[in-house]
Amino acid sequence: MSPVPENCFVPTSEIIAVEETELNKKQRNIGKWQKMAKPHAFTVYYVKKARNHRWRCSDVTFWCVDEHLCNQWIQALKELLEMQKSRPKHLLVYINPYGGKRQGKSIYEQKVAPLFSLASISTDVVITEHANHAKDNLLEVNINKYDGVVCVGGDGMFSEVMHGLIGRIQKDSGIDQNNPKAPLVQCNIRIGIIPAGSTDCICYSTIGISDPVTSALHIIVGDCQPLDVSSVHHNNTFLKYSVSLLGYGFYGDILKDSEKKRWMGPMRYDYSGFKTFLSHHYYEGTISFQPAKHTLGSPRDKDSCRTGCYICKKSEQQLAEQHKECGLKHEEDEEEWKVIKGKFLAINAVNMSCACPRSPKGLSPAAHLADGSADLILVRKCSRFDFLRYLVRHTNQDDQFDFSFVDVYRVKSFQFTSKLSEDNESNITDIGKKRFGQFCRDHPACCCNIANSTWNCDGETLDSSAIQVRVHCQFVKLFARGIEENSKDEAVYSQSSIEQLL
Ligand SMILES: CCCCCCCCCCCCC/C=C/[C@@H](O)[C@H](COP(=O)(O)O)NC(=O)CCCCC
Ligand SMILES: Nc1ncnc2c1ncn2[C@@H]1O[C@H](COP(=O)(O)OP(=O)(O)O)[C@@H](O)[C@H]1O
Ligand SMILES: [Ca+2]
Repeated sequence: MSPVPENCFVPTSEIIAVEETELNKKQRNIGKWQKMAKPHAFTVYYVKKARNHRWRCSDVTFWCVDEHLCNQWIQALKELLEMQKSRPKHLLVYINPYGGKRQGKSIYEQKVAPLFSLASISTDVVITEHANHAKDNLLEVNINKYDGVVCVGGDGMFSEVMHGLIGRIQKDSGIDQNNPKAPLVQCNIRIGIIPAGSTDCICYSTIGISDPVTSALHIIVGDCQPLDVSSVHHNNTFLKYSVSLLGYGFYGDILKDSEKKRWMGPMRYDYSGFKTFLSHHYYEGTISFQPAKHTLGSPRDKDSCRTGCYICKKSEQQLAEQHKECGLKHEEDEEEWKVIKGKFLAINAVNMSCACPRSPKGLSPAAHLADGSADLILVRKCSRFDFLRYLVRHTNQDDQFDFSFVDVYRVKSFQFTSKLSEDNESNITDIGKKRFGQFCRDHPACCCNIANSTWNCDGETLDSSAIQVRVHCQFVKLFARGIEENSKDEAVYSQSSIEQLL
């Protein structure tokens, strides 16, 4: 048995497939194999880790003269693969053909489907025909026959699939999602994201790159990354779940404007971003929150959440203990609320860093994927120039929280009410306020906007500006492993490497 000359160490957990190789005449007539009557061979397809968290499918072919020995190797390696119990065998795939640059279908067919087939994963594929197609379909399909659900699209498409799955599970368990304090049932079926959208922040923040082949390989090897999910309510009405950004003011206004420019594709965000930046609107309101005392980290930490994160593991243990001790009891009501009134350019609540190609470190670089908390970032009224300085820091190494007009808190729940809705509630008959609600009567030239902004919830707008939000620790699971530290160097060492077998 003779491997290719170059050394190659591969953990069995990162072998994609093993196949007998048919050698053609040309191959048989090279090198020393020329002298052998009939060489036999098998090929091992494996994950090759490249720079910047990019994964590729590579292969190595092993040749041998003894057919029996060759078959034994194939058999042994296939048995090892069978032992990888976390790998999916049957997947349900939803493709949004209109997401991002409208390449979802070709990305799936050309880059992902061949890999799934190589890894013997069978699929049922649905190409969506309208918004909410995937969500509605998930409410009726037999999900038990699948080992996971894959969405091909952007954050909006992921959000749709997640809502379908969570909604389905709550419905099957008789849980009323409209009750903000309802003990929700966790979603254990994993979701895979093949990035083909405009921002792809959820994929980027959980894998470290927005790349369809890398994501497909994380699905094939059966990775599992829990994610915190925020539930958003208006009084006793359920509005949405959020995993990445819940943003009011700047990001809400960008989204609202950009929806009208969908034809521009991902560029719509640059156009609307620039426009919204120039408009420089701020919004008055009251934000109340409960600090996340259970989690070990802080939003100003220098270290980021990485694969096997200690802080997320601690939260997982706490969650398990909570479930053991008091079932699904809630202690949140008794804990202190901090109240902040003010004029804000942006209010951003993020359950993860929200890193994406536009901002590789994200809105909150030290936020954790699965610690049961969100980072609440309050950007108060400031000059346009200061706001620009703040934005630019999302793209370089400088600390974006080191400004007098920016505050950041790690929270487990929060509420927001705009001044406009407070005023309307307290004085509903004040006709003047209602009639001139769109303008600032005192300062016509200033940028204050008495109208409400909208919430941007993972790329979907919310109808209500007054919301109540609660973070649910590790509520859904992804086919991901978090961002690997120095992934390229670490990849080569493992107890269970093929090299040991050879
Ligand atoms: C002078 C240069 C300043 C650049 C600042 C850039 C900061 C970018 C931070 C982006 C955070 C993104 C958070 C994620 C939001 C997505 O959920 C949402 C929907 O995504 P998709 O469905 O894939 O379209 N995307 C947005 O809301 C767009 C934000 C655009 C920011 C310019
Ligand atoms: N076939 C379809 N036609 C129109 N909209 C769709 C379709 N399938 C999904 N959608 C909706 O498109 C929205 C945006 O999708 P997404 O894949 O996130 O693209 P983008 O990143 O460009 O916003 C999602 O909210 C989803 O509900
Ligand atoms: Ca979190």
